[in-house]
Amino acid sequence: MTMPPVKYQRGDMVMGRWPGSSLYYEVKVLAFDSKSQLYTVIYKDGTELELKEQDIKSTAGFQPRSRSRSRSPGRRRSRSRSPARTTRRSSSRTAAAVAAAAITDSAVSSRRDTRLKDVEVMLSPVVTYFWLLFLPAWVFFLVLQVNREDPSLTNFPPPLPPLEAFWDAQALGFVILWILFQALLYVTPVGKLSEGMPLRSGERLKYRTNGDAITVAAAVHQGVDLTYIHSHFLQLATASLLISILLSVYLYIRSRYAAPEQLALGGNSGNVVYDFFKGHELNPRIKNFDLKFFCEMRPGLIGWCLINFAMALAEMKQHGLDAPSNSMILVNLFQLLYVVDGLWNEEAILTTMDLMHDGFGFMLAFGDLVWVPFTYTMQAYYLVSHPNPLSLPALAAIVILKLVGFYIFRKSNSEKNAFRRNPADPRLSHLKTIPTATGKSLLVSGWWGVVRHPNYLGDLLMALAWSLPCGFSHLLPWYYMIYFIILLVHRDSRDMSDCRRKYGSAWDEYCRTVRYRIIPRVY
Ligand SMILES: NC(=O)C1=CN([C@@H]2O[C@H](COP(=O)(O)OP(=O)(O)OC[C@H]3O[C@@H](n4cnc5c(N)ncnc54)[C@H](OP(=O)(O)O)[C@@H]3O)[C@@H](O)[C@H]2O)C=CC1
Ligand SMILES: CC(C)=CCC[C@@H](C)[C@H]1CC=C2C3=C(CC[C@@]21C)[C@@]1(C)CC[C@H](O)C(C)(C)[C@@H]1CC3
Repeated sequence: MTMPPVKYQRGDMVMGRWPGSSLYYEVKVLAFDSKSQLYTVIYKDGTELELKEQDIKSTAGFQPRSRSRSRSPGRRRSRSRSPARTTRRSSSRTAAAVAAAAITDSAVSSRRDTRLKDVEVMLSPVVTYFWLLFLPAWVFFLVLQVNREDPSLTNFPPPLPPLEAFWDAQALGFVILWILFQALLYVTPVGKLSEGMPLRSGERLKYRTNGDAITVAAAVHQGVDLTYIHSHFLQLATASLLISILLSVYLYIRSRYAAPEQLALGGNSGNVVYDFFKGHELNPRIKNFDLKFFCEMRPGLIGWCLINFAMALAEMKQHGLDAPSNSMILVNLFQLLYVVDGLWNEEAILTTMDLMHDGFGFMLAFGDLVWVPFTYTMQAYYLVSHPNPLSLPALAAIVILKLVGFYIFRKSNSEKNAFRRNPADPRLSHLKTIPTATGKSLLVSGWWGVVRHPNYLGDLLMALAWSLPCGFSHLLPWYYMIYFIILLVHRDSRDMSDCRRKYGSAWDEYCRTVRYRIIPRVY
């Protein structure tokens, strides 16, 4: 069989489509691989990609659509309908970097998929089994340990209660009711419709963002003895775990039938356990009901506040108090502020990594329905049986810390969200930006010029303010702080490799200008 002639030759200057967009940039052909039928091309900013022939046009025959007024690609909008079939080439990257990068790449190619599969399968078996078992076990460990008179880690392990103690059908009923109640509120046609960020297919999904604090008030229904939540915490955690497992099984099965453009790039290794854990469908929806958005923003997040409130009532009951302790009030108010802010700015979540890139599988379902409500409430749970009175200066210092953290968190998140939604927003015109070859720009002054993740800095300061009211007698109430440092450092490095891959030399320039990742002059 004769091979078709190679259309473009080494050294040719042609127009290459940028992955995931309909924008073409001038590129130089470096090589052609007859096996994969891919051209290796280099963009002017030094980014090397592999493109299919259909994503290349000759400069002579190329008809620019309408020329953008601005020369900066950052002011242009990508309006892609179908993803470009491309692969980023990176000979110098290590296997680990390729793995991290590959899992959330926004460009697809058969060759890249093969590489992704190899990496996923390599990482999957042992590590995934470990996380699948460890994460639920850790939740139960925390719940059992924190309830002990002496919850210090030297007093490890907590006695294992009989298996029946984990199960209560009524608790399962309450969890189901709670989720249904939240679902009902979610489908209530109140609140504005927001558009998510463009998907690989170019489509923008609509989300109803009616984050209403009334939900919390409604749930905290008068006359209901909420201390049930404290006394049945273990059983409620088991019930939520069961629901998250069932949900993940459903998500795994439906992802096998989903159209390719609805899939995230991870969670497709062929290893059932890994894919079940990681999740493959990006935004699974039942009609307009977005399962990922709902789970991330509603039952667990609002449940977190409900549980905290129940802990305050349990503290009053246990110690015969007329009002909760100062420490308990601080923990409740601080975390309530965090959740209400999250709900209030619900649409900001549409530009976060989880919503934009990650598939919805066990990791997120469990994270949303079990991890958040049953481990983020550790401080309040701890305070019920381990009171820690606060002096007025200590209280004032903690409040100031929380407010500073909140200010940094909110301002930086809002700045990025506003910029991503409308880069031409006149309120942001004073900010310096770096254009990138993708058409998006990077903020290089304002909050995002201080460190590369100012939002993480604010979040960490707030986490510190949540643990301080519990004092220093035990490590357990500091668990969230420790976990959060690990989570954010990991997310930062994952985001770094994603952005380096997406933005090439523009990202390197950003990193040279903004040298620190999270804490100025420290990290
Ligand atoms: N309480 C909790 O358990 C958790 C809280 N969080 C919080 O959620 C929030 C969202 O976090 P997360 O999704 O991890 O990350 P970010 O909201 O920081 O999103 C990172 C993305 O922002 C964009 N970006 C990065 N730098 C710039 C820049 N200079 N200019 C413009 N855009 C830039 C890039 O996306 P692109 O360029 O593609 O738009 C990048 O991928 C944070 O406040 C975090 O603290 C997160 C995890 C857990
Ligand atoms: C170990 C394990 C199972 C990890 C799963 C991680 C998830 C618990 C978190 C991933 C990103 C999250 C975010 C929030 C909650 C925790 C998870 C789901 C968030 C909704 C909390 C409220 C904030 O205001 C937020 C909206 C910025 C935030 C978004 C990310």
